[in-house]
Amino acid sequence: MKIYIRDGVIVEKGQEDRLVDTGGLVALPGLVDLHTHLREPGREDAETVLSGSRAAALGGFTAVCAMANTSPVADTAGVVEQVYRLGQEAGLVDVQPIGAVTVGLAGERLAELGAMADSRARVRVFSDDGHCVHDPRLMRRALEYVKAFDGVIAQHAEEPRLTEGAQMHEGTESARLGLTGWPAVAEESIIARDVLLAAHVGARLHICHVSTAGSVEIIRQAKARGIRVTAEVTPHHLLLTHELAGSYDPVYKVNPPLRTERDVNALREGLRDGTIDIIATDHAPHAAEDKECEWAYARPGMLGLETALSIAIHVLGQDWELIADRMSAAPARIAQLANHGQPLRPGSPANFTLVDPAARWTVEPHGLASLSHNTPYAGMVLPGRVVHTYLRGEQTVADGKVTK
Ligand SMILES: NC(=O)N[C@@H](CC(=O)O)C(=O)O
Ligand SMILES: [Zn+2]
Ligand SMILES: [Zn+2]
Repeated sequence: MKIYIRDGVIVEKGQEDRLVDTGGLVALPGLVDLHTHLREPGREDAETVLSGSRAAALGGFTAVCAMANTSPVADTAGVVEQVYRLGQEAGLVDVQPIGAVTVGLAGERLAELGAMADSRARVRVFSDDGHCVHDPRLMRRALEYVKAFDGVIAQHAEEPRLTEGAQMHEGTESARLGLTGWPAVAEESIIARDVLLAAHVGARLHICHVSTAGSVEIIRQAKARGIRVTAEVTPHHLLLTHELAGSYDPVYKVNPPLRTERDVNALREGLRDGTIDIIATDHAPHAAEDKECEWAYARPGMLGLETALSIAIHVLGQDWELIADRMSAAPARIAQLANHGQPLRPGSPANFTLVDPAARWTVEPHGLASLSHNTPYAGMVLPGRVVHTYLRGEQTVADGKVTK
């Protein structure tokens, strides 16, 4: 297949100023991540906008949405504009800042949602991710506020009173290991409440990192009733299970926690039937001092950008149409990123990635572009490799190497 490009846009044959021959590679629209932690400002030792952009481009992404739990928190126009500008300067993927729902993620007062929406960063997705917006009145107000510009609240669904001191999934393994459990109902009760609030307000709700079979069922029913809810699942919740905590290796500590095989199967089924709209990485880099310590003290979270596509291929098979929808078109739609997630045809921005489906590679934590090394896939041999990535016709990855 040949892709004809002019001024960063895909054009008809004969109108191009450059030509990309895909050879034997699979061409996918540039992947879009709705849930990325870049750690800048504040923890540039763990990740920066530039290092995270490199990891994203290498993973086949052309756009990532940067979560607001930075330091300072992205709860003002000033901070989201700074993150946006750093992304443009890095020039490897479009970095779309997510704004905080509440000031300082403290869950007490609404942040300046309108000012962030009107800023140069044009924020449309708001989230207190890392924390749940657990006050129902505040959640209602936030939904009402973003409805005006068809924005969306992305909820980290975790009833805090049910997860105090929680270390892992509450079940057979937590009982065996003697660790405090994070019960499925802590997630499900918030999702159930929030789909009802979204229905009441008539606003858009997005559920971050869905991890349980019960959550899938609630979202399925809400969608059947016409409620405007979308949902994401992470690569790790599609593959890994709670027994891994038995190793006491904090690389497997994550929020929400790894669940059971039954949950994994329900998440896969939900992703296939569209109950779960997208795969989002929840790329959560952590410095060695915060991760290579005792389980109870380790921060939750794992890397995801450079391995997401391979895990998707591993879990879903080479179903390119499904992968393009769940990892590009649908997340771009949810985030209102009009220049991403478009099919590769004349008129679309030339944002795409070329993948060698036959290649296999071994995950090397220190071989990744991220400044942190907390990948749960170390030593695993994964299918599918990103060879080239293009952002608006400019090559960001060439022969598996980032160009900047
Ligand atoms: N997923 C995690 O375990 N951690 C995330 C926060 C979050 O996504 O809740 C982080 O910022 O490190
Ligand atoms: Zn979260
Ligand atoms: Zn997150």
